[in-house]
Amino acid sequence: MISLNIEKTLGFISKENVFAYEAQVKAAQEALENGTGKGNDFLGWLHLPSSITKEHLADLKATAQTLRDNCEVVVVAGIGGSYLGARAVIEALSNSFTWLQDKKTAPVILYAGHNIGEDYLYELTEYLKDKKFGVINISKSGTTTETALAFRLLKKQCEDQRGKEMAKKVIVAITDAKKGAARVTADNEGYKSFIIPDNVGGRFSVLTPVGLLPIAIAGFDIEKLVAGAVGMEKTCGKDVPFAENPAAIYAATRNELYKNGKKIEILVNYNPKLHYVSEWWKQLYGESEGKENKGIFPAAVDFSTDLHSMGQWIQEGERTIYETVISVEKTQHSLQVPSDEANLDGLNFLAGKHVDEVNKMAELGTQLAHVDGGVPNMRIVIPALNEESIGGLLYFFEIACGISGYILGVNPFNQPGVEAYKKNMFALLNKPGYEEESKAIQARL
Ligand SMILES: O=P(O)(O)OC[C@H]1O[C@H](O)[C@H](O)[C@@H](O)[C@@H]1O
Repeated sequence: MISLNIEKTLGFISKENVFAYEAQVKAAQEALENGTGKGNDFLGWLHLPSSITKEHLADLKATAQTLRDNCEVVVVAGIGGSYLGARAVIEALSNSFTWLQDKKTAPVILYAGHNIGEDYLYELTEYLKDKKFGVINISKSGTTTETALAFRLLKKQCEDQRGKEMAKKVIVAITDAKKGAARVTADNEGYKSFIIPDNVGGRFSVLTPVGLLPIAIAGFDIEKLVAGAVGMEKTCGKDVPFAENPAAIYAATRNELYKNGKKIEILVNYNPKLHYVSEWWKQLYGESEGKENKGIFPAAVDFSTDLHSMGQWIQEGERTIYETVISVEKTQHSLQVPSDEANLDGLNFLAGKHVDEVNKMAELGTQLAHVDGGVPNMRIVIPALNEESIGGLLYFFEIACGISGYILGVNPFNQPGVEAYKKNMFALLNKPGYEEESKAIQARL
């Protein structure tokens, strides 16, 4: 369960005006349910959690086991929605130093295909030279350049190092049922493959094999993750009254803040393990709402780290921001501040306190300071960093995003703007079929 508190936005906007969105929220929920809104061919995520079968999870777990049995390292090749969800969950649930531990209980998960860094790819392939590694090639379109390029390198290396037969066992494809180069390669090579449903867009695909397979390989309980999302599907269902539906309130509040000049939402965490949840959230909201020259700009900070860098701007910069804080109620481990006889650092007033008590006071103190500085604050509380909470949080953000996008009046399920850079890049690289564009772009240089 998660809870949402908007009290600290109410000095800036009124509760009355937030609740005035009730009818718009209802209309958005109905458009989502009935498939009558913009982008209605991409609503497969809406009831995805409750439609996941035991058989599907068993199939994923069996494949995960094959990779766990045969690999020290698994490289997840994907970009955007084809990697951020897996990384968000894995980093939220993993020990922060897992790759440095000698005794590993699961393969180390590494990522590729999310950049075109020559040094990054060189160093990755160097590291993998003496490793038993596997690859998950994830791409909905099956044609994304970044991912395809990394996969070309990794496939060859895996086959060279481990032989064709073993490579076939430890390379898995997650892609479209029929279209795209990744599908053709998987079918030709005989890789185990999973399908990304047509009606689930990349940024909403974390609960498909795109997220579930890497998460299972990393050793986390995908049944509990899905159960958390199923719970949230109910909590945020269309028939839950507006005042009790956290997704409805979140969507309404952010739209009201936006209307009042708050153009930037900063997602705040107080736990470094949530960094990639923020990255996932940025794609979800950025690609869904940033179009037709409108949309809140989704930004993120990790506190208290960034209080020592971005804290100044947030406290006293242009007043066009608001914050949404993700607060984790309970830590997984316990660590108390020791007492020190000399007390040279003057920290004995903290002796005996749990580190998290200090963190929570940093959180509270920051919230009050930022509100005083003119920054409306929302607070989302999750019980702990475990599968259930994270599964719930991800679905909460998805459903709220669908509602929020419809309130804004855009199609939250397309991303036409992403194509512009690709077209130029292909023209500059003289990709066959881009002859006209190549000529035109050369003339501009
Ligand atoms: O899964 P893929 O087809 O490779 O796409 C990966 C990502 O890149 C695209 O350009 C889109 O902007 C994203 O929405 C998508 O998640």
